[in-house]
Parts: sequence; structure tokens; C-alpha cells
Amino acid sequence: MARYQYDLKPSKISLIRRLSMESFMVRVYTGPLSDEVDHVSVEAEKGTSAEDIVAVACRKLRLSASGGGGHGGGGASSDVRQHFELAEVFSSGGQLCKERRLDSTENPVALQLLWPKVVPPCASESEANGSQGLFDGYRFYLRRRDPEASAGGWVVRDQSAVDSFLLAFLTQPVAGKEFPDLCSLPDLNEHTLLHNLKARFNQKNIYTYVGSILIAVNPFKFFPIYNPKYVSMYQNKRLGELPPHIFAVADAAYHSMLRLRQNQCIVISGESGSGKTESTNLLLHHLTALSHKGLHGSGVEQTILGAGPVLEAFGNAKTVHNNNSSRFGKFIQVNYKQNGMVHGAIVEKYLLEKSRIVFQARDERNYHVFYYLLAGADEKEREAFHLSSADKYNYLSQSACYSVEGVDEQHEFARLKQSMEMVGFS
Ligand SMILES: Nc1ncnc2c1ncn2[C@@H]1O[C@H](COP(=O)(O)OP(=O)(O)OP(=O)(O)O)[C@@H](O)[C@H]1O
Repeated sequence: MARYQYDLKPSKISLIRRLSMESFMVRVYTGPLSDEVDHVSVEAEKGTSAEDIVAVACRKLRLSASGGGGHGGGGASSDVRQHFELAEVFSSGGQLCKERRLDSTENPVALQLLWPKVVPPCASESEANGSQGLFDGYRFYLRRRDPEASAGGWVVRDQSAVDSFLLAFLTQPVAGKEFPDLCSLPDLNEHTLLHNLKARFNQKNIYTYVGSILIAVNPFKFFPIYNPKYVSMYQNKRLGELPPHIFAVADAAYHSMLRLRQNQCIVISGESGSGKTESTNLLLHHLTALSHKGLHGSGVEQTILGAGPVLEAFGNAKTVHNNNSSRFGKFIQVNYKQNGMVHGAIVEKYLLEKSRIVFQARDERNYHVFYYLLAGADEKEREAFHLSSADKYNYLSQSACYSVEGVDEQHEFARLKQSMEMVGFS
């Protein structure tokens, strides 16, 4: 599985004194450059330049100048030096505080000798006294050169500018503690599987792969992991290249369709309230965003997304398990042109729970649309349709449940009208 950028856990010692007293081991972390290797150790002397360490690290990782790591790479070291660099990264309290590009002539060993060392309380005596210690938050990372980045100097990361959630998301713990893909669990049984999901969930990582299947654990609260930054980050990435995410599934389906010229299918399943509707909306969001590239605003995407609130108003209701429970099944087919632009969509609905129209169990409601209409209709509409309040209607008052926490029905009615116009209802 992918290893992610900047593991912020206190680093194991990055420099180990060797017998000769002249040479040292510099630990170079790979971040997102390698799926398989967390770090490589490079033997160096005080005077060894950063670019020489880069060359050795790239050779060990089989990284080539042309295209990343993997097998059979290994361009000329001079090329590699032009394309990769070292960054000195300092993190504290789980947050990336600052990072600095190393100039090619700088001496990493000399720098490491200046890093403050701490001994963790949990370290064994031999670790504390011997060659294994901890540097207080400092590490070297190998990374691709960014030609536009300014050289040198500490870049102090302003936490308001940096999306700290994104950072935490990208720095998910290294394999061995938690596994972003359950297939990598060394011992796979029900206990380890659930333990892994729980450990990840506690770290706010709600998604976990099982091969190409994505498990989503409903957090019941908003995590800022669906903004445009994430949309672009997941575009054209292999499944597993980045931390598990619903956008990765949408992206894999979209690009497989373009590459193989074959229909793709995503099946979403789970018990009531597990997050199927939200996941469907997120998938549609990403699938339509992907097609934006060449569309120049034809509005098809907006129409597709606009169908959601209409379907939910007429087909969703409050139940004891879920305030917005879909009481029907749906099959959504998004059609694309050959060039990958969205062409349209077909929604097939089935098995609507019709009995809910005339009977609702305790603490449950009829379909949202009735309450929206009664709350949001203006005076003219009330008069025209002879509308009263919800408690006056037998089919709406059986459970005496008229409002849903956190839902502004007037606002929902306005949104519904807007969506209906968008999808072509008059
Ligand atoms: N990814 C998510 N992030 C935050 N909250 C979520 C997420 N997914 C679901 N939720 C929360 O869980 C609630 C229930 O989710 P949703 O309606 O999607 O479940 P469902 O599986 O479609 O249920 P049903 O089968 O009853 O229709 C949502 O209203 C939302 O508050």
C-alpha cells in the first residue's frame, strides 16, 4: 500500500554513529515516492553533499529521472540529482511546522548533528543509551524537485493556510500499525479486521480498502475531505496510490471506462443509515467533476446533481435509524461521450415503500415533500391548494413527529423548487 507523505510520528534515529567515527548513516524517508519502502539508510560523511545522498537514495529505491520508482528504473545519477532533492522537515505535536529544501551542496550529516535529540519515555534502556535514539521531530525526506519552488530558507507553514486536515490525511500511519488495505493485514481474521477499522476511524480515517473494495465507516459528522483540493488530488491516480477515499473509486471507474472502452459499475451497499446516499452523492460529484475538464459549462452535471434533492424529497423520510432514509432503491446510469464528457444520466427507481404514505410507525414520518410544502408554501400557494398545518392531516400526524433536528423545512422547500426547475419540472 501507499506510504504517505511526511509521517509526523517522532522519527527513529536518522543518524547512527559508525565504528570508524568518520561515517554516519543518514536515514532518508520516501514519503509518497515509494509504495514499498518507508526509508532508506545512506552511509555518508560530514562532508558528503546532499546531491550525493540523493543519488544513492534514488539508486537504492530504483527511482529514475523519467518516471518515479518501481522496478527496472535507474537513470544516470546526474539526471536523478536534477529531478530529486532532500527536504529537511520539522514537525511538532503531530503537525508539520516547517520544511526546507536542501541546497545540493549542503551537508546533511552536519545538519543532523545539530538536530536536538530526545529519548522517549517508552524507549528501552539500550535504545536510550545506545545507537538508537530519537530526533525531536526532524527528518529528511526525498522528494521530486519542484521547479517553481523558491530555493532555501525555512518555509514556515501557517496553519491557517495549510489544510491541516489534509496533512493529517496524507500522513496516515505507516503500515505495521494500521493498514489502509485490509488485504495487507499479516493476520486476517474478524478481530484484526475490526480492530484495524476502529484504529483508523479513531484517527479520522473513515475509508479503508479491501483490494478494490472501499469500506466507509460513517462518522456522522463532517470531515473536510471532499473539497476541490481532494477532487484534483485524486484525479488520474491508481487505486491505492493515495490514502483510501471515495473519490479514488469514482476516478478508477472513470478512467477504466475511458481506457477499456467498457461500461463500469459501482455497487454501494450497507444497512440503513450507513451512508449509501451520501456516498452516491459524493461519487456523482466526482464523476461529474472529472468530465468538467472539457465541458465548458454545458450544465448537464448541474442537472444530474440537481436530481438528488428532488428524489430525496419524494422518496426519503425520517425513520428511527436515519433522519433522511431512502425508502426506495435506485440505479443511476451516467452516460459519457467518447471524449469523457458527461452526456446525460438515467435514474431508475424501484421498490418505493408505498405503505408509508398512509401509515408511519412511531418516531417516523411520511415523505419529506409533504412537510416541506406545508412549511414553505407562500400565502398564494396555501390558498390555491387549501393547505393547513401538518397536525391537521391524518396521514402526517399519526406519529406526531413534525420536525427533524437540523432541517429547515422552509429552506428545503425553496431548494426543492430550485432543483425541480433545474431538472426540468415546471
Ligand atoms: N461520508 C459521510 N460524512 C459525514 N456524514 C455522513 C457520511 N455519510 C453519511 N453521513 C451521515 O449519515 C447520515 C445517514 O447517511 P445516508 O442517508 O447516506 O445513509 P443510507 O445508507 O443511505 O441510509 P438509508 O438506507 O436509510 O437510506 C447522513 O444524513 C449523514 O448525516
